[in-house]
Amino acid sequence: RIRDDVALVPGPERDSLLTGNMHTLAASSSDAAAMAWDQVYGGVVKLHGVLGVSRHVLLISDPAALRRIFGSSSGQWDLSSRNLASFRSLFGPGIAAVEGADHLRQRRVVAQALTPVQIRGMIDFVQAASRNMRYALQKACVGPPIQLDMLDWARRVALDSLTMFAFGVSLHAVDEPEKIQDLLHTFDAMLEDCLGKTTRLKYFFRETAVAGIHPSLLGIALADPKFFVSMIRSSRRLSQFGEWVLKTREERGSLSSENNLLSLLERASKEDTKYKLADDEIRAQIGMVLFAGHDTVSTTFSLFLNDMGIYPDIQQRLRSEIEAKRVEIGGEDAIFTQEDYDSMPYLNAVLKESMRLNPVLGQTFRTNRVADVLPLSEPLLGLDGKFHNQLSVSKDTVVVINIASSNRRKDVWGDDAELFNPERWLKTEDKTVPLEKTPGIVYGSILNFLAGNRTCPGWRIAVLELQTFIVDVVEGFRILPVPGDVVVREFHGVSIPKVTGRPVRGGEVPLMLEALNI
Ligand code: HEM
Repeated sequence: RIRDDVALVPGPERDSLLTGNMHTLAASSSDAAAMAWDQVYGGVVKLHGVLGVSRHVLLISDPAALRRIFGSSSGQWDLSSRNLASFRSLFGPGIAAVEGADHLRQRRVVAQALTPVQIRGMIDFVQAASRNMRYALQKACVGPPIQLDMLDWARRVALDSLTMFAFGVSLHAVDEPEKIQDLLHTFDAMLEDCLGKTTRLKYFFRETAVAGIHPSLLGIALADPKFFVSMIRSSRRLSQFGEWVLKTREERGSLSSENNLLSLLERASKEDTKYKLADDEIRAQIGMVLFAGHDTVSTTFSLFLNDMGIYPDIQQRLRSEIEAKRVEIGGEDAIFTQEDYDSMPYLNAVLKESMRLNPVLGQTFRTNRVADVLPLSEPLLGLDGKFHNQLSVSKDTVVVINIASSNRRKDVWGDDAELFNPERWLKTEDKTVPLEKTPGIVYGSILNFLAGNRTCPGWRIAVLELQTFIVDVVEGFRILPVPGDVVVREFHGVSIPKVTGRPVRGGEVPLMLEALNI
């Protein structure tokens, strides 16, 4: 019999017989429950799982354990087969819905289409969308500061940017918002009705349904009809969007020379190598990339702007850096290059700091396909009264990667880990962000893009989009908070920003904007 140490790990009492601690985890705002348990129990916490789905769940921010999970041979720790199956029913057999050799093959093709060289060819699309947002905002901001929902603006610019660099089609979401409402409602339905925050009973039915424990589809439909209907409608709407993209491109013809993600995938797949995608796999990437690359960017961007409203001095210092850069590169009509964005230390410091404290995905799940031993970065005092330097875990252990707490660990970030302090990224000596202590990640030691076999393949283009949108808005507008509005992240698989006490479907980030005379 394989040793299993999970029962020895300390953690909270269960909150409910049906949902253990899992509903509390999903229902708390801004990952508060996960961070509070991490504070009390440390980097590995034993939670009680949903009845019938998993007895225990480990909540982990410990860097050594995470390094092991992310560094294990491909697929040993991965999304559960059930999770993959529900992605498959929503999106088709795209990258986030497959595992093992299929996943490796798809990742290789997708990664080849998103290298720094390929991204260089996509910057024009990103900047065109961003410029358009800036003009439209200038028209909206005549006179004294006016209140705008910057999540809505962020969603529209991110949609225009993504559909152009990924598929070569334009939605005109900034100019004609009414035309994309139903697409935005599809995202809202997927996040609000199918994932994360809901009532305890519905959460129980949903989780047991996804885990395949439920006796019948009729049972789910009766227990949570909204979940059921939204899943079917969303999947249909995403596949319609895919059809529209393919038809629009076909009508335009001459795609071979285009430099967008979809054309690059198609080209790579025509070459007869073992790393090619079948037609249905290419088709499935459309809905998947649309979902993975849209709300993630817009939420991150709108929460960044919210931070600028909270910290006016930081906002002004960032604006001064942008203005100085503009003078350096030739003034009003000059266009920033990727090197220009990358060579602005304060822009990148503030962006990383805002992302560190506002991860759009604060937690994600993993399950192991074979038994494993997780090393720990500090000894854990087990319920057996002994110290443990590692934990043996049997096959099918469920783990929550505690991204929010990983981004705030004092042993990694220092005693001021909870504070918004962009200066930490500017230090050259006595670095507060020692890479060797973190779980091996792509962007400045923060875990927002995750690590390991499912590291976000879009992270480079996401950073470029964020840099571009930020420069345009912070240079052109003064950003002020709306008095009394406190924005939090509600967990729906990914975060939806909402104002405390005002649960608007789809979320909102209200801010005051004033156009600057430049
Ligand atoms: C700030 C923006 C973004 C953040 C924070 C982000 C974060 C993440 C994270 C954490 C994952 C792993 C999820 C998991 O397996 O549990 C992921 C996966 C993924 N992301 Fe992103 N992402 C962002 C933008 C983008 C963009 C712009 C694209 C598309 C160009 C993209 C495409 C993908 C895809 C296709 C996957 C699935 C990868 C796989 O399963 O192997 N993401 N992203």
